Amino acid sequence: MAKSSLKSSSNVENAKFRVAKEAANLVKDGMIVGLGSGTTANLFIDELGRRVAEEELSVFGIPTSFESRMLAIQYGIPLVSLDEYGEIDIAIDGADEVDKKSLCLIKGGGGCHTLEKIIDYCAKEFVVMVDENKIVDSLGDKTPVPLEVLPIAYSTVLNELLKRNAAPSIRMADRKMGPVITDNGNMIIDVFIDLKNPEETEKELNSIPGVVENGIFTKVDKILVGSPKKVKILSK
Ligand SMILES: O=C[C@H](O)[C@H](O)[C@H](O)COP(=O)(O)O
Repeated sequence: MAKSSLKSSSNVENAKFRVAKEAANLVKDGMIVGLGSGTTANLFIDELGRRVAEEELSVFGIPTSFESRMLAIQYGIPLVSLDEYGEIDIAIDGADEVDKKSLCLIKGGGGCHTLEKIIDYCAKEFVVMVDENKIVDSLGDKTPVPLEVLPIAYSTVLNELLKRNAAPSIRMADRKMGPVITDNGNMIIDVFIDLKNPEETEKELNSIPGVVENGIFTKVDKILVGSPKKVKILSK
């Protein structure tokens, strides 16, 4: 790896670490906390676990993926389910892209967006952590929107997307033959689609039969943007 890319990847790691630490400090004693998924959320769960162990912080977590559940167990964060606690105090999660103006997001780079949206949207406060490289001028130009799709419907969903002038592709697995299968047993279709009106497209994509959930997130309360030296807060 060239020297400059080594430096920039360590800057990104520093920014993620800083933002995850700041997010963990938003959690107060007694809170029910939605635990996001992804590499930034993993750092947050790690830091929250440290606070639980060292500061005797008393919280209950609700994980958004198999991975966040495993990490929370490893770090000693007690877990509860949505059945027991339908009201979450705060949900803290990462994102793949953040639109500078609307603060809408694309999530689901790790295929976890369905459970994330259920949990993030029902929290009293939904906080997102990103490093500054994820802030974009035009949402969805570089990152496709992931759709979680029932396996039986993948071909009809592909056809519906093509009718909408979108560019869909099935997400294929790296170390397994065939498609990526989500924690819920479904497939992922990644689609480049016009995102001039993210709220409308979020609803429109979910109206296609067989689509379980899409990775456009339009209801966000606060975004913590990390750079190696500081954290900036964006809110509507
Ligand atoms: O499915 C994955 C999630 O939506 C992640 O929150 C998102 O992909 C960001 O992950 P990372 O913090 O690893 O960039």
